[in-house]
Amino acid sequence: MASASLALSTILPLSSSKPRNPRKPSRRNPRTNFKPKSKFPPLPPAYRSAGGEATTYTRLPPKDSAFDDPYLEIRLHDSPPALEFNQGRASGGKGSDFDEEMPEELMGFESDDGDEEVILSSSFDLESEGEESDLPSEYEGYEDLEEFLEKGGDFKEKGVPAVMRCFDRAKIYVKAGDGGNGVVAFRREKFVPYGGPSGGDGGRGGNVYLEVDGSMNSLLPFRKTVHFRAGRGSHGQGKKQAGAKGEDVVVKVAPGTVVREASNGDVKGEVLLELVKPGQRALLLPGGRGGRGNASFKTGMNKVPKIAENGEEGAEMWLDLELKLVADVGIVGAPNAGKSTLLSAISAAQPTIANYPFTTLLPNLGVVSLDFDATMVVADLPGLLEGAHRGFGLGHEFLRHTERCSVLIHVVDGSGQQPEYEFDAVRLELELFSPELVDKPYLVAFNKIDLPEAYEKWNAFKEYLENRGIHPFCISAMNRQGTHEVVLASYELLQKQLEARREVEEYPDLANLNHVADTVRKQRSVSMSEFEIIHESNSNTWLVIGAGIQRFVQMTNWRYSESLRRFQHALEACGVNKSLKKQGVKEGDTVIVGEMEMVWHDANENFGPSNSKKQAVESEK
Ligand SMILES: Nc1nc2c(ncn2[C@@H]2O[C@H](COP(=O)(O)OP(=O)(O)OP(=O)(O)O)[C@@H](O)[C@H]2O)c(=O)[nH]1
Ligand SMILES: [Mg+2]
Repeated sequence: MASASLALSTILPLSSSKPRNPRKPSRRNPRTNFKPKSKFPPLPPAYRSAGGEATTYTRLPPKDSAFDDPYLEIRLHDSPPALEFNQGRASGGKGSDFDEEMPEELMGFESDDGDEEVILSSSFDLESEGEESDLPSEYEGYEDLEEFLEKGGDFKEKGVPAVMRCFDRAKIYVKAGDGGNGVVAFRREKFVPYGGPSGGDGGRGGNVYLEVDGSMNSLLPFRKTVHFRAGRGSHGQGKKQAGAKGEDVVVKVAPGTVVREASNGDVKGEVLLELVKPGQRALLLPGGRGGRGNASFKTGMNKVPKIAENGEEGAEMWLDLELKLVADVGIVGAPNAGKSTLLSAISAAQPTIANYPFTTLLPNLGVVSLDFDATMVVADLPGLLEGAHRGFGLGHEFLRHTERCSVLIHVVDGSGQQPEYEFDAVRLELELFSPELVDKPYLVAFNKIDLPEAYEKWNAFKEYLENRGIHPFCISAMNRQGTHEVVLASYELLQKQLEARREVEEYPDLANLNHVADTVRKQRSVSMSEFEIIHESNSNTWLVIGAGIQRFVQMTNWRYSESLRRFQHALEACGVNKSLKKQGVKEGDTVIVGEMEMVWHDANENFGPSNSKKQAVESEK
């Protein structure tokens, strides 16, 4: 005997139950280029280089103070002047013929004040005493950049060209298709009286798949398309015809894509999948189940059911995609060191090579063949500046591509001012990015040995490294001198690494690619009797939270009067009414289940006297 009932008052979508938009951009991003006021005089002629001459853009501290503590901030005030390009023009350094050499991507960087400007170096003085701070207005109130960073200063990701930002990261929205609705229909045929219920079930919603497309090498396509929705199932029809299945959606990603749940604020989401091999396909979200038509509700007790279900809503989520290139060997080094030249010398790849820093904005891949069956994939990465971990230059975000590399080739510009310091600064940046990177086997290639200024520095450099147990190679990438030795040595290192990895099985295959879909299914099949009740005493509202019961509400088609009865029955059967009464629900209180808002009525006169009201009052006391 029912002693209480919930009367339907309104059906409203609850704004509070809607997930927050996870795309809301995080305001805290420490990878920004500061815009220093140009207080340096133009570069002396010694720094202006042309043709094949090399330039060092790494600003280095006095040796002793800087490297005692690897995390010590590198002081920049002893540095030579900054290179600053204003409106595509070099205000120091290279002279006006620079604009002709600038690639399109470098033009038109957005700067904080909207001018077109790119800052290629970070040489502003944070330490200058007695001088006014050079920090831009956003950083007012902070002593210096360091304090600003510590207090979680607010950076905008500017200065990094969009193409670079979008190349290896993307945020996408995926939604599985909703199931089609079931229908109420009855068979009407001549000579067949009382034909019985014949409403068909709705079709299943389309699934969302992720598939590795071997021909893709970046996540750039996601710049244009962010939302991926699978089709909804068709509704059922009369004559017991079930609806058609919704169309699946297949999201193609590049090999090496790591899929995470979208980040929540600063916290990175959990890694869901690592998609490495071309052709791999993962079922990410299963489509919603089709609603049942009235034919499915026929029972011995109810032979003419006038009830049908809505289709189940398809699951939805935001994903963070991150591309980590799948290369065996990564070439790292300061800007303009000759990394791309080396790649072009050892492989058939044709990366852009030019005598200015940051020619390479996106990593290039090349295949190096030593023999018929001995090949390795080599990645040439953008140049790395000291201070990159704070966003100087292009930042060091792209270094994640080296995480999957087994071996690194560190190219040092031999014609630079201080190759040893350049070497140390880049190593430090690698370490700051990830200590694991520093542990990777690497070899050092001292480049541009064909230039006299490099040749002069070779012996000192060699000695400096040999004292630390490193045996550098000297090469001229441009003339292909010594490059073969570098290839052979890196191949040897690679083989050793691969063997070691085979033993340890460092990268276990994520065997079940469909585990996300399995989890979604599991969550959805939760029993209706697993729920939680939350009481908001100030508004006399009771929230009933439980995946099973919320799904039941969502699939209930309130157009049919029998639905309400079935729902009341379900609430009683799974113990919601009982728990509510136990917790002291009162006449007129609001009860919310999923998107349904109802008013509680203590007793129904038709069902005879009830003591529930008394109980409620007592419990309130
Ligand atoms: N003389 C000489 N010049 C070289 C050599 N290797 C590279 N260069 C020159 O150095 C300049 C920079 O070469 P890139 O290969 O673009 O340097 P990179 O390290 O890829 O530079 P970014 O991509 O900007 O970081 C170009 O003008 C090359 O011609 C070399 O062995 N000898
Ligand atoms: Mg390059």
